Amino acid sequence: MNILVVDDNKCIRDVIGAMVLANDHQPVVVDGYAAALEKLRRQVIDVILMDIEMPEVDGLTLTRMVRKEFSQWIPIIFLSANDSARYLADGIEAGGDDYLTKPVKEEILNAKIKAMARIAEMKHQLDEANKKLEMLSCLDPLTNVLNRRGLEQQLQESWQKNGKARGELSLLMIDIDFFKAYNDNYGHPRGDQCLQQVASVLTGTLLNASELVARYGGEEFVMLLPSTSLAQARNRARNIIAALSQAELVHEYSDVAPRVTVSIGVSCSSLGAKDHQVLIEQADQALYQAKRRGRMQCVLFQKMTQIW
Ligand SMILES: Nc1nc2c(ncn2[C@@H]2O[C@H](COP(=O)(O)OP(=O)(O)OP(=O)(O)O)[C@@H](O)[C@H]2O)c(=O)[nH]1
Repeated sequence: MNILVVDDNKCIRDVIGAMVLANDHQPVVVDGYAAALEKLRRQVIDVILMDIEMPEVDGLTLTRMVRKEFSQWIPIIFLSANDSARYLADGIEAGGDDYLTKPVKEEILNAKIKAMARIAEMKHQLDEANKKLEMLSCLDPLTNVLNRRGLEQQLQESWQKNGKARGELSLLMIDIDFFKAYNDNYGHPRGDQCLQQVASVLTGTLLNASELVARYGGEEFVMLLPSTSLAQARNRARNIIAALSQAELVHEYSDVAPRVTVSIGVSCSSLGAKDHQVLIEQADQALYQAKRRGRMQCVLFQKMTQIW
């Protein structure tokens, strides 16, 4: 483990550093707050051993600075010659985790480092599990693409990024045609399979990691296309219709073709949407037009021009 030792006294730094090394850890020794913050920004530190009485910035203030700047929790053990209860309480209040009085006994120091490292590891595992849960809560379990919640988060992010970059963000609302008839005639399990196949065809048309597919609802998908103009989005919609045609997913009960087809509504930030919700609404309105005009086609918002 990398143990950061912060103490303005060279003698104490050397002694503590030697103890850390003797217990098979790597000491990272610094003389004050500036060097400590610099090390924390540049390398992985597992535990901090910190003097309280230091010139310029004392240990309590430095602890507050560390807790404010670094979101990941790193255990902090104070080392102080002062053994008053007030000092200990102030240290914990500032964000420290334990307190040792100097001179420090090597065995005790090593045991405290071990205990803190154990808690830090448990915290790390918990954070990882939470991240995984958060990711799962954004995925549609049937198709494995993002669900509506995941889309909402990504869309918000992309909208903000796009605004800053003054780029064009396009969105396709994609709906399977006559899916009720598919379900009614082939049964729900095959309907589920069809949704998975359509999701896979859609995902196969993505061009880079910034683009994404999400399941918006029942048989409705959204494709988010950052850095894509309206004209480019129209071509992407055409490609999707062609890709599905090539996939030849049989649908004998559709009125438009003997295979699974989709209708697509296209919107783009260049058409004046004031926020990401409006971008969705515009694509939805365009989709409605595509359905009304006979399905298996895409329609651009505003101009409502049939292009397929
Ligand atoms: N198998 C399956 N079916 C679903 C799921 N979610 C929604 N559906 C079905 O999707 C169908 C949607 O039907 P409609 O909204 O009438 O749409 P449609 O028949 O595709 O008609 P158009 O969109 O106008 O072409 C309904 O039969 C729903 O039961 C799902 O998770 N699995």
